[in-house]
Amino acid sequence: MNSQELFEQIKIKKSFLCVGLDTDKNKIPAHLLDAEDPIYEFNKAIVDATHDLCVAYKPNLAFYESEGIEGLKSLERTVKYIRSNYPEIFLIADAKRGDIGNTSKMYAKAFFENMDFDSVTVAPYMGADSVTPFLSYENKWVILLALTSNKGAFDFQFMEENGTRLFEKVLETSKEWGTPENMMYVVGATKAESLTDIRKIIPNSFLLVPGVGAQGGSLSEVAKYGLNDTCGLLVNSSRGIIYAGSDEDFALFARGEALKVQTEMSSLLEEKGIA
Ligand SMILES: O=C(O)c1cc(=O)[nH]c(=O)n1[C@@H]1O[C@H](COP(=O)(O)O)[C@@H](O)[C@H]1O
Repeated sequence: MNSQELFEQIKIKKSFLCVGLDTDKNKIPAHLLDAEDPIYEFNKAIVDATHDLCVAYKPNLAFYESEGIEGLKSLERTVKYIRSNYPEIFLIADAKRGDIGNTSKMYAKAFFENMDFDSVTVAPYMGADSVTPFLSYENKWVILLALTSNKGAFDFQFMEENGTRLFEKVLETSKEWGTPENMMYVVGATKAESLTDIRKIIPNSFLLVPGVGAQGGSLSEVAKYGLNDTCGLLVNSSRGIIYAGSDEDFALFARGEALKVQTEMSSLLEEKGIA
């Protein structure tokens, strides 16, 4: 999916919501545990209940890898289900990968060929040759960690050299590796005050913004400082949506939470004259 198609979906659905499928077997409703593949059944119900309210889904690989081979099979089933039933959805593999070029090439194969994701999150610590192997795929995206939502962001990401903070250096350097058509960036919703400075460096790039909902980030603050003329944001919420309910009607509760976020997004887009 290219940025124009993604923007079309945002306008059609009046939403820039990404639902995180961080599916933890210890948190899913008990009645699902008897199913052959509880994680897949949970994901399928969440997707069926929210697909018209969001433009993207973001399974975090940790929740699938922690279940071993069976977890990866659940992930594969989930991706196949979304691809065949909701082909307009943008799929993010939240894997935070990055290694020497020869290895990153295999990570790219795993997520772009084996499992047909649109994008994969990548950590920039190992530099250009750990990222560029992902950029050789047509219509596939790197989503590079830049300013993260966690408290640990303050350990390194704000370190300054000649007035430039490290996260700014990552943006300035990495934007030369690709284009706004194949590189997005992660900016945490809890760092919304930095979005003005970030937009000065990457005005046209899409940002994946986690940290709304369970982490307490503000959607309105993110929109105020981060929206651009083609929206430019995919705001993620995982736990706040998928675990809104805990009984047989969990999917209904998830839909309710997703609708709340989408309704706010619709008015933010309208206020900005975008959709
Ligand atoms: O790469 C990410 O998606 C990510 C980056 C970041 O800075 N902060 C962050 O929370 N995430 C992920 O976004 C999701 C947030 O989950 P919730 O806090 O439940 O909405 C998790 O899968 C995190 O791993």
